[in-house]
Amino acid sequence: MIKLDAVSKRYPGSNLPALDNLTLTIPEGITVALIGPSGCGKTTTMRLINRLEEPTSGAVWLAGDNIAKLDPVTLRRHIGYVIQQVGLFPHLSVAENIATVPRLLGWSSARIAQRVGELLELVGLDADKDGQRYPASLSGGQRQRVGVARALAADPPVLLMDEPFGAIDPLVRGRLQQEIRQILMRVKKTVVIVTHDMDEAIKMGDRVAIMREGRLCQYDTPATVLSAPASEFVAAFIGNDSALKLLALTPARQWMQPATQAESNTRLRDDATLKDALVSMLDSDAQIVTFHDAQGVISGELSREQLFSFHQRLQDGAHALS
Ligand SMILES: Nc1ncnc2c1ncn2[C@@H]1O[C@H](COP(=O)(O)OP(=O)(O)OP(=O)(O)O)[C@@H](O)[C@H]1O
Repeated sequence: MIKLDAVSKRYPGSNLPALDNLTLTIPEGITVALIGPSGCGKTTTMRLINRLEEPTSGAVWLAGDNIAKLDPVTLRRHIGYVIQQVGLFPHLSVAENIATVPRLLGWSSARIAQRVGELLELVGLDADKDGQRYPASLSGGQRQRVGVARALAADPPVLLMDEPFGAIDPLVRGRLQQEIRQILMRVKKTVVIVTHDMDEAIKMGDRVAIMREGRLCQYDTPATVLSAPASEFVAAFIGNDSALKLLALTPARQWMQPATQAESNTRLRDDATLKDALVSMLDSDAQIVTFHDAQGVISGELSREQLFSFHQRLQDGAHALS
């Protein structure tokens, strides 16, 4: 667990505090997305957790320890850090980049080689071929995968990600976010991710922390933030398509009904979201979408009417679909 306890941060020469009495508790094993307008203190919050900055007042706790009492270098070895421009060493191969921290920790070559292989596979790269490549020959998305693998190398309990997808082509970004999210859920790390993008925050975060001028405006699950924004500011920040965003967060499996007909023209896997269902119904002008499992067995259906009624309820703010 990470706890920021009444933390304020004032940079020398600045009139306003970057953080103003911020208290935030991040339970173990979840991902929290920090979001808010430029200058609201997201990066400062993150840099306080790995002691790249020190609080002016208040304290940061990590697994029950006040981090001010820990050696910063040892602390950082327990915290993986992924940044926008990745910061891979250009003269080292992908495998050598990933091996940086294990090498510093004095692991044996055999253990390092095994770990590098596991991590390349985990992030969807080829252990033999891609391990030997150099950063300059990789795409932005591949570089970011290597950045994540490197941050996870020594299996740190905490991962900090500062706008990790900011430099990625928008076409690649959606898939990469989804894949990294799956990986983070699998490895069960405590993750703090800074982003400017509300879609990214709700896709990646188990909880979303919305900040403004160094303070916390709301700290909730994505579904609650979308369905019950705590203030006008949060509502404005989310934008006017919160109902659609909520549909995108909601698994169809949760709402589908027993199938009344053997088949419809519109079929989807039952791990689709309600937004997928809506899009495919509108695309094919269908009244019903049928869901099937991985084996192709029909598992349920949703009618256009049912879907629109959920959508309406969300738009009215009557319900969170969680
Ligand atoms: N090293 C520094 N010296 C002085 N002021 C700083 C320093 N770093 C940040 N600040 C100021 O502190 C405030 C918070 O900055 P921070 O980078 O934490 O915000 P942010 O929400 O991450 O912004 P962005 O989204 O633009 O990256 C801003 O007003 C910024 O100008």
